Amino acid sequence: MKNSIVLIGFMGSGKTTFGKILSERHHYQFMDTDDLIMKKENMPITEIFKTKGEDYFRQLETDVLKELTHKNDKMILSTGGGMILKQENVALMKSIGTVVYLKASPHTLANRLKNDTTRPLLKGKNKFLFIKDLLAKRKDYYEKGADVIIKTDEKNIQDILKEIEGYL
Ligand SMILES: Nc1ncnc2c1ncn2[C@@H]1O[C@H](COP(=O)(O)OP(=O)(O)O)[C@@H](O)[C@H]1O
Ligand SMILES: O=C(O)C1=C[C@@H](OP(=O)(O)O)[C@@H](O)[C@H](O)C1
Ligand SMILES: [Mg+2]
Repeated sequence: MKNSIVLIGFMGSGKTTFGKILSERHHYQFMDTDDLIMKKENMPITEIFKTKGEDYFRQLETDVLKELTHKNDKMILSTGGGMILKQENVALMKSIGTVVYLKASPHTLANRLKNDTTRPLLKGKNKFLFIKDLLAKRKDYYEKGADVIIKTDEKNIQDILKEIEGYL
């Protein structure tokens, strides 16, 4: 029996990248909550934050997650980095599949996101310090929300893929 996987983790942990690769490789449906939100609102995430605010975005996250719980197909679901902040979302994610936390250090994350302009929370900040602070605040949410934790620092992409595949 195929198992759905829900990827959680901080911005830059690889949720979208690995979700796409795995779904293609294993013929699973691929869903990304940020993509679903952008389609719903017909604008990029940065624009939603700017014009409607973060609270509005967080409500959309819960809305799209609820809609996904009604799907019967097995899927790989990549979530936004803040999805774990609401207990309600964690329960919804667990009802969809095995929740896999892609863990990475602030140093690794800042390096991966050094040229990124698509994450509104990082805009105009010292990326390393901001990530270090926000990750410290969110650490327990990720660890408590996860069924499985996969460390991604100093591992190559193929090894990370293999580890996630162990839970399909
Ligand atoms: N394990 C990894 N090794 C190298 N680069 C990575 C890794 N995971 C993610 N990246 C890179 O980091 C950036 C952000 O990845 P992304 O999948 O969008 O993260 P998320 O969806 O978790 O925010 C992308 O450029 C991606 O190629
Ligand atoms: O961590 C967060 O609060 C966010 C993470 C982003 O998704 P990624 O984790 O895919 O970058 C996106 O949902 C939004 O910019 C907010
Ligand atoms: Mg993503």
